[in-house]
Amino acid sequence: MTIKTTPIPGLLIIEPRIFKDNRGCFFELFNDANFHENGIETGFIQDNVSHSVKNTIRGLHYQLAPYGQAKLVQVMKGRVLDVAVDLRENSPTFGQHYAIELSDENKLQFYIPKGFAHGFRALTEDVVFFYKCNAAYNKEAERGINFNDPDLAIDWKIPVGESIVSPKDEGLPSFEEAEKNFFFHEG
Ligand SMILES: Cc1cn([C@H]2C[C@H](O)[C@@H](COP(=O)(O)OP(=O)(O)O[C@H]3O[C@@H](C)C(=O)[C@@H](O)[C@H]3O)O2)c(=O)[nH]c1=O
Repeated sequence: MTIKTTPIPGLLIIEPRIFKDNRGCFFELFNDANFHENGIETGFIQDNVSHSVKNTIRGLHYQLAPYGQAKLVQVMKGRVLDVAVDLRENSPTFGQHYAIELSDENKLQFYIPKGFAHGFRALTEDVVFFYKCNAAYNKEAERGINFNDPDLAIDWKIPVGESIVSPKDEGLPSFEEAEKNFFFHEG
């Protein structure tokens, strides 16, 4: 696999090595040793899958410390615009976000450490999204930031009215409002 850095420290793009032949292709979805060799924290303990209709936006989600989750995210079917927002208060890129297109064609994986909010938009119908987390889901610790917060200025590449969003996500606070509680975030 190839690891590429992004302008936000800790956010990584993982490109698996694809073996193609006349049957199709093969690639390793996750190989713990390769991550450890590159000094990337893993310890994944939960795998999640979501299916989304086109233009669904899920996010922006995170869990409070000590329940923060590093995530390794990828698309098994379709295409998404995936976004991570830096919530690490001591980070030089605090409040900034990075967006990347993930698809079943480019097979890219996005590594999101603890201390980030995460979300994505389904760019195609019936997106199957798969991700690993290194801490369990904790309902009491789950928090979020409104995907449409003008301060974050995330370009979801769709008029807001055309997105499909859960009532929970519609009601999420702005970055500024959520920031009042960021003190419990690990870097
Ligand atoms: C995330 C999660 C949800 N659930 C339940 C709670 C709820 O009843 C139902 C749907 O949950 P949500 O609406 O929060 O699902 P969803 O909006 O897909 O939440 C996910 O969004 C992406 C962007 C992330 O980064 C993930 O960490 C996670 O927060 O599934 C679990 O049982 N385990 C889990 O790990």
